[in-house]
Amino acid sequence: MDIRLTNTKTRKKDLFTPLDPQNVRMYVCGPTVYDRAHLGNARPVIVFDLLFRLLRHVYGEAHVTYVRNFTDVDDKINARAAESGRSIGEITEETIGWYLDDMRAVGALDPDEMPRATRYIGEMVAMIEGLIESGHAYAAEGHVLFSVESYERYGALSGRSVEDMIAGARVEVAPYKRNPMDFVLWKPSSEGLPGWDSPWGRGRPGWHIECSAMAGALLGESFDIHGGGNDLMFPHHENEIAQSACAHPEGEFARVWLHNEMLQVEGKKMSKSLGNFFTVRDLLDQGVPGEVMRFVMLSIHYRKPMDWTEKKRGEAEATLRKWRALTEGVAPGPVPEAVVAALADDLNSAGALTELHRLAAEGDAAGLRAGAEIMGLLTDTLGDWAGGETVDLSEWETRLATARAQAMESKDFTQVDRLKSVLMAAGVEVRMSKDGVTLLPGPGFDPASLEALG
Ligand SMILES: Nc1ncnc2c1ncn2[C@@H]1O[C@H](COP(=O)(O)OP(=O)(O)OP(=O)(O)O)[C@@H](O)[C@H]1O
Ligand SMILES: [Zn+2]
Repeated sequence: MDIRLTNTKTRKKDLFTPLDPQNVRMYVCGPTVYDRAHLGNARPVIVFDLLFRLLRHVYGEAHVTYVRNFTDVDDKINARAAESGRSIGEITEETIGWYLDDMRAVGALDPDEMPRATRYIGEMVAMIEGLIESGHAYAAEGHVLFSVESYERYGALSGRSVEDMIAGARVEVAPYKRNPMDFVLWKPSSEGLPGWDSPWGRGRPGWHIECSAMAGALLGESFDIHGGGNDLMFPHHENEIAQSACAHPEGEFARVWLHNEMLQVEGKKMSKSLGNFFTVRDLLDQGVPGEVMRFVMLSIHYRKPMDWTEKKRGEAEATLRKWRALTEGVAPGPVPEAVVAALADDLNSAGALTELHRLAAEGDAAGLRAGAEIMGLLTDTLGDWAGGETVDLSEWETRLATARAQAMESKDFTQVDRLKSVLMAAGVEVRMSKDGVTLLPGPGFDPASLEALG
């Protein structure tokens, strides 16, 4: 099965050919851990989990290595610790636990490696020393800065000139910088802030070098895929490339760059700084199953901006209820080719869901189950969400079938019509054929109202 992916670096949908099909390697930028993940943060997790599942399907589970880091040293974490009076370790530990719980709740498999930046300080220091030696970085006033002029291809990923980037970004001007675009590899830590001894005094790493060092340590100088949200393209990913390319001139760093578009709220990126966010945990607490969040995310292509709406939630929930009812107790068959083909076409998850709808309409429960599972839907780990709310419709089926049999005799269909309208009002799809009566939870199915009717 050929996989095609839109590579930000080439701006084309390219055929994906791994460096080593025995070990396909992917790195995705993970969270800075000081707060609950908002729904926007779940988007890259779900998108790259889908790619992880597709790669495992195509190359074999043992032949894919997925690394997603935790940034556990950052000024935002320090600020949170200072304002809450809690220790940094306590905050990062707690946030990592929340993150894993919430991402598992939306059906994401754990990556193979989840490195924490603070455990790779040695690798970062070594990389920075090498960059200074080769003339790509310089130390000044306890800081070490990367010299963007030393790397000719700086800006190539986002296709912008250094001038454009300066104009578009909030560049911190500092007396110790030779060029305002130069960025920090290492900075001094004052008393009370996390710090490590280094050739430049006690300090801590800049954010960008963390990913370069962890990706290099775990995946090597050249690997296959690097992912993240498109908000990270500049400066974070440009800087990762500059550092890694200069530190390892023989390597390619990441060959394919994938960027997911943003989850938006009224046209703006959902973000902590804008305050226009709700967390995955908020939704879970409101009774929105993680699987429903996942379904909504997958209903839009990852390169398109999207919104979370109540309407999408309702439709996703109704579809999943229907599919869960259809596939209950059914073992998955072979994964339908059409589903894999849609996913292999630049992760066309919306197309894959259309295929699942088709399988459901055809009554191919084993195919539906297998196709859904490769997308991380209808899996057993996500199975309890319908929990207390599932209603056994078989009793209603019997009642309706009995009423119909009597009506055939008496030619009085009042009771049948009454039952039908009650069921339809509760959002149940009623199918009556000569072979019998089938009831399925339809869009807007409300089990509570049905129960109330007894
Ligand atoms: N609204 C969003 N939609 C999709 N992805 C997002 C959104 N906001 C952040 N991300 C992604 O979430 C991941 C974690 O990023 P990070 O922890 O830096 O969040 P963040 O950017 O600090 O969030 P915020 O912008 O709200 O402060 C990154 O891959 C980032 O691209
Ligand atoms: Zn990164």
